[in-house]
Amino acid sequence: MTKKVALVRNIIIALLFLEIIIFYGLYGIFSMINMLPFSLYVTIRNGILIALLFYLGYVLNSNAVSVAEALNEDSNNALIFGGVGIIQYDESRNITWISDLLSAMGLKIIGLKLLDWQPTLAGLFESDDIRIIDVKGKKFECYNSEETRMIFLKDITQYYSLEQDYDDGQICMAYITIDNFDETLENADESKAAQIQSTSRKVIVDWAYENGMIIRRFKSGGYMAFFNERIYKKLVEDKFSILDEFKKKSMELDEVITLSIGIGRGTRVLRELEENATAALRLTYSRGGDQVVIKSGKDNIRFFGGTTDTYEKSSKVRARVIATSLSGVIKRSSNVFVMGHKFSDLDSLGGSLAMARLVEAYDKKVKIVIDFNSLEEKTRYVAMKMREDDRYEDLLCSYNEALEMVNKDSLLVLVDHHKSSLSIASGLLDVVKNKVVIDHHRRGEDFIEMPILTYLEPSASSTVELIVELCGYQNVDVKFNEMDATIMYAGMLVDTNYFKQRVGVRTFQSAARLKELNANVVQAYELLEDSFEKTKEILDITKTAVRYRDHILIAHGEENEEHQSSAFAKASNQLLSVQDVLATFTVGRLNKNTVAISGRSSRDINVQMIMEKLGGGGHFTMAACQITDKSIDEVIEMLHNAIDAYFNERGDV
Ligand SMILES: Nc1ncnc2c1ncn2[C@@H]1O[C@H](COP(=O)(O)O[C@H]2[C@@H](O)[C@H](n3cnc4c(N)ncnc43)O[C@@H]2COP(=O)(O)O)[C@@H](O)[C@H]1O
Ligand SMILES: [Mn+2]
Repeated sequence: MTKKVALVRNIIIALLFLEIIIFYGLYGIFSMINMLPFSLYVTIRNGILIALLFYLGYVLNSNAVSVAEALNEDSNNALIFGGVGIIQYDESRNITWISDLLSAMGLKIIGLKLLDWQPTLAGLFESDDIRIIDVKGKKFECYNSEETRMIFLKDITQYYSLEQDYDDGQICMAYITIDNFDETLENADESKAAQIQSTSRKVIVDWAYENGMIIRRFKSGGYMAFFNERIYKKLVEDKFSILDEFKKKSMELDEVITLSIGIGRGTRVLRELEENATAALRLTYSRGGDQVVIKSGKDNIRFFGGTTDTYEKSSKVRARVIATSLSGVIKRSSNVFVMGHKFSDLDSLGGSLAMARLVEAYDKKVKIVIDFNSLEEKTRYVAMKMREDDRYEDLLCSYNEALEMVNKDSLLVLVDHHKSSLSIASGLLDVVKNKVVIDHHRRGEDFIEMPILTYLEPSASSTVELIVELCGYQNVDVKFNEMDATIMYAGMLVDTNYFKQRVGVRTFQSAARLKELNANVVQAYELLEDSFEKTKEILDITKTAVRYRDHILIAHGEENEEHQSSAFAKASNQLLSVQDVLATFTVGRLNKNTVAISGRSSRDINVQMIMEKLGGGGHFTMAACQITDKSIDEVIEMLHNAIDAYFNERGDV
């Protein structure tokens, strides 16, 4: 019974009572003896009416009877034939009646609470129109009529399994390539090379056959595979254990080869499938390989693996090719702007300086775009020194000054980042058509639009390392003064945590080159020294460190204290030298609205993947994120969840 009907009923009952009272009142007050029969008559009549009204309410309330009665045999048969069941419930959502279709299935649910029987139906009382539930192995689509307190259930078992079959039959495509394959073969003798080729091929092909895929080799160390969604789901369930299996075999061979797999799915257009697989494979490479990337549509990307850091490639061919293309691009440009990332650190500034000197070697006008309000503390000190020094006169410029110098042939070189949101002046990206990206970060989902040249080398320690190497492949002499070389050296120190992390042969080759160019190493270390106050600030943070899981330390700043992000980076760096610790995280407030996390790790834990779960990024062993409008405690909670999710995905609970 609706509330309105109940209200009307109650008013009528009240009026009927009032009438009885009035009659007895007249009889009592005026002692009108002849009013007695009338009063008795009104009492009996109104008593009957009130009883009738209560009964009507009961009937309306328990319209179970009326539904059951309303359904004659024909309509009941029609409902059964159409696979439609009905459940009726009362005000407290207790099941009061079920239709024949459901009774025939042997359901004994009358008297049960609807949501105890099927908790997922709760959605029907919130915002959902339709819910699909399982009842005794059948699938039912449910619709709720709250007005009549009835749930209508439509048997969609057949349709559902057809739909499932259709979805499971959709085609997926994968490119599977072996990282570091050619370089490994080049350095192996004939018999070892044969062993590497046959073992790697066997692992991949066996895996494909075991999973029912079609596989074909299309180049040395490169395969193409086709399979359906059913197989894809199995591979996801198995978390692509092929990555670990392959690594195990590679270790037995005493080699460092891993797999990169790009999967395209989610479309019936074969060309799009191939495009998705290609884009996914490219993303795998730029994130350092040893992982599976799945691209299902425009935005839908999933990652698996990535549990080893990028191996340094022994071939420098790519660097030479990029160096040549870069010189061509510079020569064709009228003038060049070099721009690092917001809150520039010494790698960003050092990399910008290196690139500016490379451009000058081609007698082209060059400017480093800088924002003095967006510099890390040490970098700010260095930038101020540069501003006062004649050798840097005319080299630095602001965003507004740059805008005045832009023309159609200008070139913009982005260093140490590839996301427009991280650029010192993202507005410049809109006005300069020709862009080059030189970065050592793993590629994230965001990437600036259509650069004419991209050099993304996640295996490099720093941007400085990359550009020093590129300078070595130019046909012209790139000149650096002592201060340039010292700033660049300091940039390498920052990004390698003083040559403790992410270092390879090429890192030391670039560092040695800077020494040849008269980098003042002692001064570079001094540039990074902290004041006593700063040291205490970082110590205050590190002393809050607590263990999380077995080998992780988490430290944090105070809620009411703001710090620079480098303070969190330094705290995490320091904690990483604690025995048995494989990863460290420092959480603290950057400003009123933003809490940041700096993560550091040895090669065993991928902090980039953990930070990506919180909207950040970085590298395997060095990553960070920024979260707005949360307290430090809330962010620590989010960090715990992200770490747990990372280990769950690795199957390491
Ligand atoms: N939101 C993000 N998305 C993607 N990637 C991100 C995001 N936020 C940060 N990152 C990248 O993560 C790594 C680690 O960043 P970090 O802040 O923990 O460390 C950088 C600097 O804060 C730190 N640093 C700067 N100056 C000093 C110094 N004087 N001493 C010690 N440490 C310092 O060094 C890190 C420099 O990293 P770089 O930008 O790669 O050169 C980082 O890659 C972020 O880009
Ligand atoms: Mn860097």
